Amino acid sequence: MYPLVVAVLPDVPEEHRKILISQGCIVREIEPVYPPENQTQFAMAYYVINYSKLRIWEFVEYSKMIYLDGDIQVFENIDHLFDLPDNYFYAVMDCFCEPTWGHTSQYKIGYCQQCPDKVQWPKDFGPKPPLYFNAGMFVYEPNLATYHDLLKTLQVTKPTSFAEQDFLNNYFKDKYKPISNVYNLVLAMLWRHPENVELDKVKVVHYCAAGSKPWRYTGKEDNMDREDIKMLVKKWWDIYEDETLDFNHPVNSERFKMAILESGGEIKFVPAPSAA
Ligand SMILES: O=c1ccn([C@@H]2O[C@H](COP(=O)(O)OP(=O)(O)O)[C@@H](O)[C@H]2O)c(=O)[nH]1
Ligand SMILES: OC[C@H]1O[C@H](O[C@@H]2[C@@H](O)[C@H](O)[C@@H](O)[C@H](O)[C@@H]2O)[C@H](O)[C@@H](O)[C@H]1O
Ligand SMILES: [Mn+2]
Repeated sequence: MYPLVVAVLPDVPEEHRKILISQGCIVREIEPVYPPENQTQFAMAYYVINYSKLRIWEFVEYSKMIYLDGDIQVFENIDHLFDLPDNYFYAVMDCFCEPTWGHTSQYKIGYCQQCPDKVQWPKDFGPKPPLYFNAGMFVYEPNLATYHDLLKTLQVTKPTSFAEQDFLNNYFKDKYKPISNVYNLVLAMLWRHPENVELDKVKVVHYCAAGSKPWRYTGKEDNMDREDIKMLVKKWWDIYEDETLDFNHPVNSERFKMAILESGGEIKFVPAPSAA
């Protein structure tokens, strides 16, 4: 049994924090992290706030964590990822085919790591880009030395269009190990690389495609009228509205007690006072 730690920026209202705590979450306030002064046009203007994700390396009361974006829903148990060997950075490979990648040479020549043989990487373009992960979900090990080095390195790194995702890809390029996309289905894969997706095996869905955020879904944006998108948005709402999944629902106190007994009476985490 693992805790759900929710990192909140200062703008998250007290009311929302109370709901998270009532659902059994451990709420940790983090301060924003900003990149050095820059003229970068981020793929999305708000990406500048996403560097704040780096604060989670400071959560050293946990030896290994699975990071999940707030627009990710876990539909099946993924606890086994905690048993992956230490000292690597595990994440799912991204796709370069969405217009958000329009500024990159990959996009311009139609190259994508999801189908590396479709368009050859031109020799005169230099080395093929290293495998690139989506930073919406990853398995990592909090560590203070890494944390301080990340912040120090950030201050001397020119920001680029995918903000902290580009930064993390560069920082962990020698430790990155791709894992199956069942652990982070980037929705664009459904129309860009359907041959790489087995939807009935997907455990984690990442609602990152434009217009796919379930809480503000209208169905109007490109691809949002697809049957699989409508099914996944409904799946999100079904979980959100299922009261039997509420932490304090009677059926769950039984489940929680059983889980503790099954794990030999010990819970695999002891929330220490905030390390911050
Ligand atoms: O104002 C914000 C914007 C983003 N985020 C966090 O940063 C993550 C990455 O942003 P987003 O998921 O919107 O990026 P996408 O995956 O859609 O590109 C979000 O999931 C949130 O967890 C946040 O805490 N506050
Ligand atoms: O700040 C950069 C963000 O970059 C990533 O989102 C992108 C990426 O997946 C593109 O490939 C998609 O085309 C795009 O839709 C999507 O928003 C991460 O999901 C997010 O956590 C965050 O790191
Ligand atoms: Mn996201």
